[in-house]
Amino acid sequence: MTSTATVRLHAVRKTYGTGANTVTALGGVSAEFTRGSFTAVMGASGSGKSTLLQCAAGLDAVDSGQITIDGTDLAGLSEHARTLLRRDRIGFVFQAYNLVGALTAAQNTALPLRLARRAPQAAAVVQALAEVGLAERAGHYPAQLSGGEQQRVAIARALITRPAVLFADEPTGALDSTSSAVVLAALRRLVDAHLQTVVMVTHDPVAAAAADRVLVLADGRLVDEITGADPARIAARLARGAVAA
Ligand SMILES: Nc1ncnc2c1ncn2[C@@H]1O[C@H](COP(=O)(O)OP(=O)(O)OP(=O)(O)O)[C@@H](O)[C@H]1O
Repeated sequence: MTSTATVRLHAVRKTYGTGANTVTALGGVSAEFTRGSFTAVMGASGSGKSTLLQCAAGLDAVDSGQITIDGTDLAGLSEHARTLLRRDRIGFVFQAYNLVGALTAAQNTALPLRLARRAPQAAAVVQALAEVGLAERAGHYPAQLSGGEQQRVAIARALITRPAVLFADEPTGALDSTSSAVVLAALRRLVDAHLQTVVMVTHDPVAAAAADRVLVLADGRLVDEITGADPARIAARLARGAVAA
């Protein structure tokens, strides 16, 4: 395998618990995520999707195998260096937007820079909000924004450090189909216009169809890879996998 990928996993194993209670969440997963690619990760509940994201983001230690972000091997880093890499090179969005209610969209977006003790440039904050189509909402508070708008602020907040990769764990899970479509379009645009690398866990074949390819996990292993797919085909392939598993 070459190491030109933004994110590379090689033979990653992750177990939880000990003895008879051991659960193999990832049973030897290898995958590459190249710059400017949009990958959806799907699979049944408990198949290891969130674990894959947490490990790839360095939030959870692996038992064995290798993870590199932008060519840097996570295992070779001190705890402090890993924290800095997570802060500066990795963006994360979750199903819950986790915005601070007392702060405006702009202030929420700037938060990671403030936490890193870097002075947020107003232009950079507006730029991040503009990339998700919310420049004119910079002064609004979360309570004044729809769910889809709040999630797009969360994406802008994840982008403010210009991360190498944006991990999204069910970013549309709490949204109706209209808001989901807007959030997915924003992610798609980040990939197409800014070559952002995006890895998104989702249960929704419609959301997965916004990606360039779909990786399917079953029992902690990659069992399928679908490209250029429409939602119906993704759903059919998933159903077939579930029957086969
Ligand atoms: N902290 C933990 N301690 C013990 N077992 C865990 C822990 N986190 C995850 N697991 C187990 O690891 C396996 C994979 O979990 P994971 O959350 O990655 O699955 P998932 O595909 O994201 O599921 P879902 O779609 O339900 O969110 C599951 O069997 C789960 O019970």
